[in-house]
Amino acid sequence: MSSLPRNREVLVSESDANGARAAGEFDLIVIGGGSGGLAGAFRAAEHGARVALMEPSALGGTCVNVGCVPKKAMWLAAEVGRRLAMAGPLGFPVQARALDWPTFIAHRERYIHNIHQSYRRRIDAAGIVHLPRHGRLVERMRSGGGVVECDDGLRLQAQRILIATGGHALRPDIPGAGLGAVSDDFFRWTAAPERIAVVGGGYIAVELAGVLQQLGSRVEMLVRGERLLHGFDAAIAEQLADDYCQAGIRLSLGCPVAELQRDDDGQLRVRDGAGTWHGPYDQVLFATGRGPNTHGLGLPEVGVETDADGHVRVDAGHATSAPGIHAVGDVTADMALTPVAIAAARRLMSHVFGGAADPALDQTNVPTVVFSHPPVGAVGLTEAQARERHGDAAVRVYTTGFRPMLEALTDTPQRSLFKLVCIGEERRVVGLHLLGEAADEILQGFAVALKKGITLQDLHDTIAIHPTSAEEIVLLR
Ligand SMILES: Cc1cc2nc3c(=O)[nH]c(=O)nc-3n(C[C@H](O)[C@H](O)[C@H](O)COP(=O)(O)OP(=O)(O)OC[C@H]3O[C@@H](n4cnc5c(N)ncnc54)[C@H](O)[C@@H]3O)c2cc1C
Ligand SMILES: NC(=O)c1ccc[n+]([C@@H]2O[C@H](COP(=O)([O-])OP(=O)(O)OC[C@H]3O[C@@H](n4cnc5c(N)ncnc54)[C@H](O)[C@@H]3O)[C@@H](O)[C@H]2O)c1
Repeated sequence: MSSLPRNREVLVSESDANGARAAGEFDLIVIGGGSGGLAGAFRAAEHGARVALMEPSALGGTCVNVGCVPKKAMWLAAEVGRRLAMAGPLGFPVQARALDWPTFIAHRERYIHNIHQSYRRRIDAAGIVHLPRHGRLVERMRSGGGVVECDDGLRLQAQRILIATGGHALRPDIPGAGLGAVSDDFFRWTAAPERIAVVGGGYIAVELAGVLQQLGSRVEMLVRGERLLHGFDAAIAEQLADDYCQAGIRLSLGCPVAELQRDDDGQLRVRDGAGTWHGPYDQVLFATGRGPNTHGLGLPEVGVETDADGHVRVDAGHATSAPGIHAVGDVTADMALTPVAIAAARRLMSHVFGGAADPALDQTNVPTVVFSHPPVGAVGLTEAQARERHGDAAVRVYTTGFRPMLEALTDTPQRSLFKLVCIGEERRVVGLHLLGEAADEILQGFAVALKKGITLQDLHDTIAIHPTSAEEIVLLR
């Protein structure tokens, strides 16, 4: 793309990488080549749309480069380490050693490189024009859509624009916050810090604290609230907190951070809201939420409204307040999950360019997994949500706690906790909450069943697969 003309108020020159598309308007401009943007671009191109995609950084966005993919790779490494430690007691003549990060990182980065290459091939095959540039909305067109300007002055126009610029990590507004790291930095580390404080109690804090602890760091979690994983079932979060403490993580709940300082010897300390100093640490990692990437996008100029948190406001069909301008993914207030961004983008593009009837995405009963050690899986209502929505009398809860076979064989204390939430006389399943070995893989199939409205009797009518952890769900009573 280096042959693109600079500072021209044109669309794309004949010399662009997909020359067949010549100069002229596009049908769709996608701003952001992450999970949502790429899915939207591919689906629109499948329907014959002429698509331009602006992405100045690595293709795949957060998920592929500094999110799901490298995180899952680290989680898998930590799980292999856990199993190595179990192999000795089982009789294998192996000794668990510390992970050699550079070797592992080479594998992780090769995996990511292959994803980039696959995206490049697919972009070329689909005839999508990829511009490695930042985009900014500069003009709205009366017919819908508008004009997008690249950071080098190049202007493109289309009747449809998809904003898919994702989000970024937020740091608390406290003195010394700049001394701490965020998840993007974590993926650049080449060794485990010896002592680390992880600030936060949500997805990223729980996942990265777990990985680091398994890989040999001494981890302290400084959690502002009174529990981990707000929004997940309380019993599961409590059991996970116990597991983390048992594994050696120091958990400080009800501990808001007020200040960070670096000592003369280079070590970091954290002052909490009550004035107590914690540390010293080699690293402090903030996992304190994410905010949308809307800065400098030109949203006010073209009449795209945002909410109080800065997310692009969209309706159920992902239309913004400006005709022909749409948004999906983390830049909106949708659940910040890759499959949600992808599903929203595909559905929208099938509607806009493929004639599909309804662009609205059903965002109820979205299954989700936290890659903790052991993992947490959840779909549907928590017990508290079910009681609030349906009343105590209607709610029945079925719970089982057990030690998976491998843990029992190796005398490892880690237990599993599975919880089913049902409502009404027919015991319709409205929530499933799993903590334990393989919860991440078990959940998907049960999420389909829950979405289809199954009852407890349907579970009982299904023959169990023995011996597995999953069978515990169909045997719950
Ligand atoms: C550490 C971490 C772990 C995660 N793990 C999981 C997980 O296991 N499972 C899961 O489902 N989700 C996970 N997520 C969330 C998931 O990564 C996001 O929900 C998903 O990436 C959102 O996709 P998106 O397309 O909205 O944005 P992104 O993937 O962030 O893509 C946005 C893209 O837009 C580009 N961009 C920004 N501004 C501009 C501009 N002006 N012009 C052009 N391009 C621009 C950016 O460079 C970026 O590439 C994780 C997130 C993090 C941070
Ligand atoms: N496995 C997955 O699917 C996965 C993994 C990682 C991230 N994600 C997505 O990314 C999103 C962002 O993750 P996250 O962990 O950053 O956000 P989060 O909303 O899950 O958790 C943020 C945490 O930071 C705390 N916090 C916020 N401000 C604070 C402050 N000033 N001081 C101290 N604590 C503060 C909150 O109380 C909360 O515990 C998630 O909501 C999720 O949608 C998904």
